[in-house]
Amino acid sequence: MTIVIDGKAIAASVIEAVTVAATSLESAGHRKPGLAVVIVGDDPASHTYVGAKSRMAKQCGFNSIQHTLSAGASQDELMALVASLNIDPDIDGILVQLPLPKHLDSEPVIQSILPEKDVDGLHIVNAGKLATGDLKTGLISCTPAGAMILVREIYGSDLSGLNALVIGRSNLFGKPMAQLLLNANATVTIGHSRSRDLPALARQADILVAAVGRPQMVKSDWLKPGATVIDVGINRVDAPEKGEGKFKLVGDVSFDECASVAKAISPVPGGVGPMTIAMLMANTVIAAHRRAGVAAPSF
Ligand SMILES: NC(=O)C1=CN([C@@H]2O[C@H](COP(=O)(O)OP(=O)(O)OC[C@H]3O[C@@H](n4cnc5c(N)ncnc54)[C@H](OP(=O)(O)O)[C@@H]3O)[C@@H](O)[C@H]2O)C=CC1
Ligand SMILES: Nc1nc(=O)c2c([nH]1)NC[C@@H]1CN(c3ccc(C(=O)N[C@@H](CCC(=O)O)C(=O)O)cc3)C=[N+]21
Repeated sequence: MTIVIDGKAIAASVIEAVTVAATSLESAGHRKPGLAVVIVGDDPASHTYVGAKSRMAKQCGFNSIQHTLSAGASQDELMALVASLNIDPDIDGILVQLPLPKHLDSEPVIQSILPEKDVDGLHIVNAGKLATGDLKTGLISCTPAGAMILVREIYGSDLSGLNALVIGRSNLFGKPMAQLLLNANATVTIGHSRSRDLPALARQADILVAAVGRPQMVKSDWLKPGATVIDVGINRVDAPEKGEGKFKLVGDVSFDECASVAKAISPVPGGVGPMTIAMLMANTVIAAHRRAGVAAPSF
């Protein structure tokens, strides 16, 4: 029987632990963890995610603040907002929703966030700590951290002897995911658009992680029988069967055909997505503990 990894349930248990940690911090006389989410422009999908993040932050007992800048906001305006959040004593975590509108450069914005408030784990200090094997004092990018918890459900925390393929090499996901797998002793390959024969690389993989942004790209004949498949892709595709103009979410993996070959597979929706939001809350409560000088929980 194939295991369908229930990201929603696992995320709920992370959220429960985060809520307990936030409550105990507050009852020890510290203020609530504070999360600021910054969004620029009016992309509907981004607003949906940001809304979900703000709601979840409130549910965890955080002080949750959303800053919405207009689509025409300037680089200086955005940098000034981040600078004010950096010195705001009520804010432990800052997340700038990506992608930004085309006229804005995300890199200087991300690098201007204080590393200890960078709950997305994208600052070079946090990326560098992960790359050098320090998983304890920095903040780790939410989606790979969440995907790793799903892998742990299947294999535990030691991946010695297992081959892993990560398809995608972004700073937001592919690179940090590869670092986490490597740190857990997997033998890691990173595939991307210039890789020669991805299906052949995939057939070697005990753990296959797909983060490309191409609907249902990974087919069942790519899989090593018994592999664990983590589908990170979030693709909106038309779903005329649901009515005119309707869409549905699919991953980067052809779920139905792969489910019959894999040992375990994470679905979309209900897999990695809910874990991303849960790990954002986890990073925020960790950052709040560190700022308060209290030993931080781990997840
Ligand atoms: N569930 C969640 O919480 C999250 C989901 N996502 C989803 O994950 C996916 C990837 O996100 P992200 O990493 O930000 O995306 P990017 O667009 O930054 O990166 C995509 C990667 O896929 C590679 N790629 C593109 N086309 C191919 C191809 N035909 N064959 C092999 N590799 C290819 C690119 O290669 P190259 O570098 O050569 O261009 C690149 O490395 C998206 O669907 C996104 O929506 C992202 C973040 C969070
Ligand atoms: N700075 C930054 N950090 C991010 O982490 C970040 C970002 N920008 N920009 C966009 C991507 C995408 N992302 C998702 C988060 C949750 C779901 C999620 O909860 N998905 C649900 C479905 C939600 C729905 O139905 O629309 C699921 O997969 O079950 C998906 C995608 C975070 N991202």
